[in-house]
Amino acid sequence: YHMQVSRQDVLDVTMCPSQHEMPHFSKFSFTPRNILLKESPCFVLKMMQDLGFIDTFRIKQDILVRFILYVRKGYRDVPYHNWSHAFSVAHFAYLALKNFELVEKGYFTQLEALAYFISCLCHDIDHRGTTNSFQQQSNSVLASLYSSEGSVMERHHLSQTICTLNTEGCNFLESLSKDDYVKCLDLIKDMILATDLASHYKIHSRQLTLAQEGYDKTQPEHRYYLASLLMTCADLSDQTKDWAETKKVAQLIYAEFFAQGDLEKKMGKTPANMMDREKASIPDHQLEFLTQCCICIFRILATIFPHAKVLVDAIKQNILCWESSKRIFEKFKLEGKTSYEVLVSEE
Ligand SMILES: Cc1nc2ccc(C(=O)NCC(C)C)cc2n2c(-c3cc(OC(C)(C)C)ccc3Cl)nnc12
Ligand SMILES: [Mg+2]
Ligand SMILES: [Zn+2]
Repeated sequence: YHMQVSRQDVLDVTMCPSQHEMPHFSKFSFTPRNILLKESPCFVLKMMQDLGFIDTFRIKQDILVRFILYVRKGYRDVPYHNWSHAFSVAHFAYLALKNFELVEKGYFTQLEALAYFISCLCHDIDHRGTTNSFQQQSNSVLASLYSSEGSVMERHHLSQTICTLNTEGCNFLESLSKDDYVKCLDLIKDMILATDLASHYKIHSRQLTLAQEGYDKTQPEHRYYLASLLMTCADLSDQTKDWAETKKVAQLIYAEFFAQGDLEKKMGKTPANMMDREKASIPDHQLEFLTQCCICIFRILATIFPHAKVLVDAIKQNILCWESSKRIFEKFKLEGKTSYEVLVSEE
């Protein structure tokens, strides 16, 4: 359901601190989740201006602002997969474009850069806080729509993105040439579908070999895998920030996972351990996720972009913090506390 975005809403978006007052805004250590939510649409606009998209594609500001506000409205109030996740993922895209000089060095064309930034902003639109497998289990409407092709949620996020573009007064891409418009939507499709965990595992080994063989910008296959890798890195970028941030994000993720587990119990189903607030061991599960999934992805990124080494180091630091916090979790477990209670109480 789309409440109208008022003219005043569109005008309000032009007020937020300039980046000059926030010198570390374009550093990897910056934590976008600390930006005031009411100022976030304005920061999206500023990032797009700074990346040169407005000038290169002659984007009309009021149409772009309306699009951003509708995208924000398209996100639900769930613990993790909400607008602040979308904003932080888009901020990482901004950091990658600037710090790796993706366009300047020919890894991305300006159009691919625009598609990357917009895909990050829109990649989880209308997420319900439940996983793809939950869609199948619960025979949700989305499963009936998309389960034959897989990536159920991601296909829905893509469809919501297109619908938002087609909403009256929101299609800021209309100023693109016909070819660029078609190409941009094609890129957005590939990029949003790349954020499905399942499809990530399918292409992970291929990404590893091509990074080791030497990334070749002239090969379309290489460009596709780099775009997928950059989407996954952006989606996981919370894990490259400091420990305080990582702990806060874990609380949000498990609030969402356990809410799904509670729902599955009500449906008479047995949730996976990591979805069960009584059984989950958060430090162990996070260590597994960081060491088996997260750090591997950022290591591939660092083979292509040496600057990304700081991101791998940040994840290593968080792994150490989860290791040392394990003892605290074990101690409280003996006193009958669940690991979620420890996570949210631990200061
Ligand atoms: C801190 C952190 N822990 C996680 C622990 C487990 C899982 C998980 O999905 N386990 C599989 C089960 C559910 C079938 C994901 C986690 N996770 C993600 C994440 C990444 C995603 O997809 C990409 C980006 C492609 C990996 C998609 C969705 C999510 Cl929530 N983001 N942060 C996290
Ligand atoms: Mg997603
Ligand atoms: Zn996401």
